[in-house]
Amino acid sequence: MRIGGRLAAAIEILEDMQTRHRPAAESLRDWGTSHRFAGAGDRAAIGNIIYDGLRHRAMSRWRFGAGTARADAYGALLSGFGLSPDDLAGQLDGDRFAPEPLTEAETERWRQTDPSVAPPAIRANAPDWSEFFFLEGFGEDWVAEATALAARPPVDLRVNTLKADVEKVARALQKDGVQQTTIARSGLRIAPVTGFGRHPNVQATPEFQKGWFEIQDEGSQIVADLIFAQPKEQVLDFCAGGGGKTLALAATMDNRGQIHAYDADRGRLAPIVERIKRAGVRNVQVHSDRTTLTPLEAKMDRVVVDAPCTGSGTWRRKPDAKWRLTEQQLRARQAEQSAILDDASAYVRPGGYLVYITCSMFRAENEEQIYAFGERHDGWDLLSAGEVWQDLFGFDKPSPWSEDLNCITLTPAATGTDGFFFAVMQKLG
Ligand SMILES: C[S@@+](CC[C@H](N)C(=O)[O-])C[C@H]1O[C@@H](n2cnc3c(N)ncnc32)[C@H](O)[C@@H]1O
Repeated sequence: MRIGGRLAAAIEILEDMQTRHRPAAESLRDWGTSHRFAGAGDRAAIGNIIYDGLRHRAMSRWRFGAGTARADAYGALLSGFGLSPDDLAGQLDGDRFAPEPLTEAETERWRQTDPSVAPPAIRANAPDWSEFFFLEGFGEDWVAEATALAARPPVDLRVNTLKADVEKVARALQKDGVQQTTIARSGLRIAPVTGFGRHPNVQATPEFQKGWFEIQDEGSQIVADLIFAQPKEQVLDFCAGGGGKTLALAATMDNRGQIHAYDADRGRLAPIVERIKRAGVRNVQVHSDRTTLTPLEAKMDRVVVDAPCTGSGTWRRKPDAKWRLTEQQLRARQAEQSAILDDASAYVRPGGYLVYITCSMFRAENEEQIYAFGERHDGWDLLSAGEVWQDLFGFDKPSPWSEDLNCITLTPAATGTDGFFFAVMQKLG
């Protein structure tokens, strides 16, 4: 397919998403099923237009003065791919599969609008309602922080130190352009692609099949490291999901001690069994029934709450989620988070630790949850995650946001990772 056919397909899929309120991956998959002639390269290229269209949606729609899929898709090629209107017109010329070309009025409007004078939420490519929540955490830096969430993400790998080391995996994947991550100690990174580029499918490699590495954002690797779980400890991963943090913890604990992996949703927990096997993990016990946790009450050295959240820290990877999210959903997540923190705290032994993690960049889901927990419960000390950071990663690496060295927030702009929040409290006793 040439660029015109790819652009037309992207517009069709973006329209489907808009009218049927569907996630990008679902609309893209259905389009692939009904257009079997399109190869993997074409589907990836169409995906790039769609995802860039969603990343830059607010600015594209503002510049074209139209809330349409066409504005999103053309905006992707002009902002995300960096083509000029003339370049683009030249590439579409004579392509019978191309959509209607930009009119003179559209091209003129695009040229005349100055992105630097757009309202803050437009420059940030963020929903209007989110401005208040970003401002609470980042003050006048909020536009820069939200703008970094509209960039293309890298692919990060966590080397599974139970089976391999960084050098070994880096050698095996040399042709895929892996580089050591800046902060995470066992991480490798494949840089974001440009234009119609496609990341290599590293999950199809024999090294992945052998369990030498996992796909895991560098921020997720860092927070798993900050949990500071020690060999021989008893750890409860209370929101284990598919086990991303669980597997990282097993590696830092060197397969010793015991990790109890629980999630309220059996479906989300299901893949963990296969992943544990592939990674050579031997110290994880999976719990899909909360009642089996009763004997663990007040016994755990560490309890990890990787809480359900808005996921605003992952908007680089899931830009459709950014436009689906509402303030009401954020409020619903907050209620769940405080209930889960209360429930999970019951498993911490006196002197043990309660760790709270989100992949949100909103203070309302982060510091505010920690301070509210402190108001509801006596006998807990908020510890300095910033000091643990300095011990683990030193002083010469990019630093996370922190008001007082206690709670810390990683962000694409500050640490080059997805957005993650991390805090740890100790139960007195
Ligand atoms: C951010 S995800 C966890 C991701 C996972 N820890 C990882 O690293 O891959 C949050 C998880 O919390 C789970 N969850 C939601 N409500 C819960 C509850 N009341 N108790 C335990 N888990 C819950 C969800 O099913 C979801 O899998």
